[in-house]
Amino acid sequence: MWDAPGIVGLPDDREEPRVIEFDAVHKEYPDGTVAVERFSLIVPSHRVVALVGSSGSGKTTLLRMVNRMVDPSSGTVSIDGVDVRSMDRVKLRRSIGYVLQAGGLLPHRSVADNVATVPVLEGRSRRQARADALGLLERVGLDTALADRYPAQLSGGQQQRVGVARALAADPNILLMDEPFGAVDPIVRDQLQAEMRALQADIGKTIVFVTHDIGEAFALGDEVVVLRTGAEIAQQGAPAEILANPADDFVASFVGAGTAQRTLRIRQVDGRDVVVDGDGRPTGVLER
Ligand SMILES: Nc1ncnc2c1ncn2[C@@H]1O[C@H](COP(=O)(O)OP(=O)(O)OP(=O)(O)O)[C@@H](O)[C@H]1O
Repeated sequence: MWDAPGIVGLPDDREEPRVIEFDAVHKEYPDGTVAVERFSLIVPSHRVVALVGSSGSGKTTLLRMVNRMVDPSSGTVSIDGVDVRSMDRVKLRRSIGYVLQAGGLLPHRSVADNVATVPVLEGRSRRQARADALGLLERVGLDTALADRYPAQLSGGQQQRVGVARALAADPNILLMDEPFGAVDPIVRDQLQAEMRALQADIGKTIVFVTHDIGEAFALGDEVVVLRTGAEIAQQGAPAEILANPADDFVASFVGAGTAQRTLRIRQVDGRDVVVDGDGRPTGVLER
């Protein structure tokens, strides 16, 4: 839906590709901190790109440039070739899903209302928005009996699911996810990652996923971008490429954070190939 020339939201056409392009973006905050130095990247349509790097490497700054919560000091971010700075900020934000670590939920609104907020702002009737919200809650694995609770009455994992449902409510083509599973325990985190993969196989959004956990980046990213300070790209590629061929010592040490789990060997036990980790602990059996 294109409005006045120059000030536009994203066209409302689900078939459109959704390519995000960062072109030589640079961000210096008013206090002089240079968070991002001349960063360029193309995020292909319908793919998950995971930005991974240690704290302060500029991941959140990059993500927020896409929905204009942060404007670059120089360079451009564009969606399907249109500079986001020519788009209306509010419309742009409503047309892009955003999931945050703490869920980013409104504490004084029920779960259903949290999910339905943007569709109602966009003109959907309350009744329809609530019905859609219940459908979305089911889709992200939540019991709809929780719909009338408040966020504080949910577990961390449940809150994250609501956050994902809320981000999907306006049916955006682009999802920005900032450490969405960072605050939950490792078991729930694995579950959420598996569910996210299944959901993405179905919905095929263009997703930029920020994490400091290389395991999570490998689990979810079609492509992984390893960042150093200043959002300098240390390596970019498919998870298997990065695992097999770390570009340098920095990437190798990042990837090797869980070396014992990553360096697997095969040991013959009773005629079967048992896979053992770097410490010799069995982790599975190889199927032939
Ligand atoms: N509003 C701000 N004003 C000044 N400096 C900022 C601001 N926001 C972020 N920074 C700085 O910019 C750098 C990059 O921050 P950013 O939040 O993008 O990194 P990050 O990789 O997402 O970190 P984390 O994983 O800790 O969230 C950091 O040095 C940070 O302190």
